[in-house]
Amino acid sequence: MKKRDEKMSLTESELIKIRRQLHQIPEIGMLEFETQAKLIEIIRSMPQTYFEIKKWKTAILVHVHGKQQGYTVGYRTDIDGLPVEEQTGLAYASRHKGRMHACGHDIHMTVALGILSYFAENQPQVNLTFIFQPAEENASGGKQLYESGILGEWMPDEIYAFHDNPELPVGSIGCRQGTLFAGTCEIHAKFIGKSGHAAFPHRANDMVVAGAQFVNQIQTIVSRNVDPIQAGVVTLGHFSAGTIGNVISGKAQIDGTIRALTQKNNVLIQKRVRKIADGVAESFECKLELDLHQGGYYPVENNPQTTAAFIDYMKNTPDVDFIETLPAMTGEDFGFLLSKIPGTMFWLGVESPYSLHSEYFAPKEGAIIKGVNAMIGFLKKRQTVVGNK
Ligand SMILES: CC(=O)N[C@@H](CCC[C@H](N)C(=O)O)C(=O)O
Repeated sequence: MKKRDEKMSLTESELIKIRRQLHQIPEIGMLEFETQAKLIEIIRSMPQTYFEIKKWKTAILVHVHGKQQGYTVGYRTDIDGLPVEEQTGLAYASRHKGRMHACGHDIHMTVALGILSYFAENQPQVNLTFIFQPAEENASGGKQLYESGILGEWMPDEIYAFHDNPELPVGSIGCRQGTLFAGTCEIHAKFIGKSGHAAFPHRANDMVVAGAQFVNQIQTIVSRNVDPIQAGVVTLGHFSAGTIGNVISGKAQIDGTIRALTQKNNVLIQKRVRKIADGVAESFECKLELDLHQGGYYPVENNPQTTAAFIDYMKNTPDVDFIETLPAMTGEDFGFLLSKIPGTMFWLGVESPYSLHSEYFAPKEGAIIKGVNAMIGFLKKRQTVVGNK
């Protein structure tokens, strides 16, 4: 790696070593205890002249005191893994059975540590708050952390975060004005009828048939209710009912997710899902337990000012390959933080033939140093602007 004029504590090879250590210990959201301990160990190994640390549940906050007070720039990484059994065959594959960093949060954490290590050595102009946030995948960790009040005096005035992107070239930065990611909402539907013998359907209340109606009718929402110029997704990824062919099932459990690029459309789709589920329950004379859970997964809406500054920097920096991207139907609870604090989310290209959440997902590690350098450069430039406000 090229030597900088200023001091930089973590080198590219150290960062890759850290990423591999984090990759081996993926944990489900709100249970990231080993990850938190590892992160604390690495953060404590940096010079602590300028920063303070706070813990909240499995989260870590690091506040770097700037040369001048009065403005704080935030940087957020998520730290949780997924319930996926890794199949990459990598020497440093997950040591936690049935758990994997299949969404690349190990890369996110490592880039955050790289940026922090630089500002631990080189005091920033304005304050920086680094947020190592739990449960991006499952429990709106960002929303929970924000609502806990733990940020207190360290509350950022503006905030940045990225997600890795296997479809973009390694180290490239993708971003756009407006909506980057969809708002999501989890669907959990349980239809409860009456089980019975396959030969006597009239004495039972078959929930395979009721559930199948729900699955089919749901398909009309995007085609019939959402404005075709806009976009929406309703995916039901899980349907379980029954045990064997000659027993009528008295229960069907169906789970899925809603995706829309505006909150208005997300709410519209939620209303239609509820109406259809109620209608199926009514017509099949069965019970329905329906949970539509959005949590903090609002659309990720980039702020016009911070995003203009971000895109301008990335476009005009020779070392950065900047790509203007389209919105994506992935979700992120950073959408919640962006609904409270102006800021920008972007993609970091990690070039992998396998998608996010795949058991074969293997991001290219060359992206780490590119992400670290791009963000250090941007934050240094940004501080000269916001420091003069
Ligand atoms: C980046 C990414 O893959 N995020 C997840 C967020 C999940 C939100 C929530 N649990 C849901 O399923 O609605 C995604 O699946 O897009």
